[in-house]
Amino acid sequence: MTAPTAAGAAPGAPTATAAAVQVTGVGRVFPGEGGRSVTALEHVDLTVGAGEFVSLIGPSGCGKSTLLRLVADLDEPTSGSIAVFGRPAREARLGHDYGIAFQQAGLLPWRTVRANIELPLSLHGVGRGARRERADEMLALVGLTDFADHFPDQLSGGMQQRVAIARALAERPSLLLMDEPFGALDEMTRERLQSELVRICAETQAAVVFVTHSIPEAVFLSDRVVVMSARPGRIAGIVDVGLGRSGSRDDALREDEAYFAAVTAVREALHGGADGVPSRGVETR
Ligand SMILES: Nc1ncnc2c1ncn2[C@@H]1O[C@H](COP(=O)(O)OP(=O)(O)OP(=O)(O)O)[C@@H](O)[C@H]1O
Repeated sequence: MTAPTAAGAAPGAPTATAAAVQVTGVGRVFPGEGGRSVTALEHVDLTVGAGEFVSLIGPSGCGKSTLLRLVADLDEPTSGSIAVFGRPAREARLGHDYGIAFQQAGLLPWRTVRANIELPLSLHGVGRGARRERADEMLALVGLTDFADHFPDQLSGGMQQRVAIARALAERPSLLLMDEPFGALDEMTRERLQSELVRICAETQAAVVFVTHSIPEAVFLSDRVVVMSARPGRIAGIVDVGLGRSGSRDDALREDEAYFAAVTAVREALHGGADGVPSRGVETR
């Protein structure tokens, strides 16, 4: 899928001027046992610009996944509204404006790795040759060329997650929604995929909303890091990472003083100060 353009856009189609994601006054209350409800999100306002990389970080249970699911139209807010490229989340989902890679890889067990990656392309009428070519590129990108004809249950959890990432990226979506996609990977693979992700995003101009528990990961990847507070989830602060466009970043950045300074800024925003006590569910290494 290409970046949205205003020229010749069909009515209701995404426009170049609209933010990738606009969250306005969103709340989500889940009904709980014995009539006790759970307020997962409260008064959340967030704008993600076209092409911007934004991470969500915060203590376990603060509503990061809930917010991502609302943007993906996998759930509905109790209050407020969500627009994706200027149109309601439902329309954006039906218009395939975004790719998703969530914690559970969500692969179809009866399809091979290659067929899983090709699935969104075939659903959108991409021809066989072009599908194959793109799947080959994606397989190489995630280091699974030799596993193209395997089935998901023949792969490790980390490998399955890499297939899910390849599938989400196959269409070069204008928006990627990612919920801890690298959480199950070993550190070396994780860093390699982080670098690949920033490169791909620069290449495709995709905006990304990325949920993670890792402060360094959030800093390496993001233009801005959104820090959420413990339940009910609210935005406690937003750190402008200030390390240049995320697409121009490479591994040398991980040794850079500006990078360490940004990691410290996010850590302090998470703890509401420099007391250095990690919140539950947040990795500081
Ligand atoms: N379908 C649901 N029904 C009831 N409660 C829910 C549901 N989904 C989420 N919650 C509750 O909403 C709160 C936020 O959950 P969510 O999964 O969004 O948090 P999170 O920040 O992504 O957590 P983690 O970092 O542990 O993955 C939690 O208290 C959770 O129990």
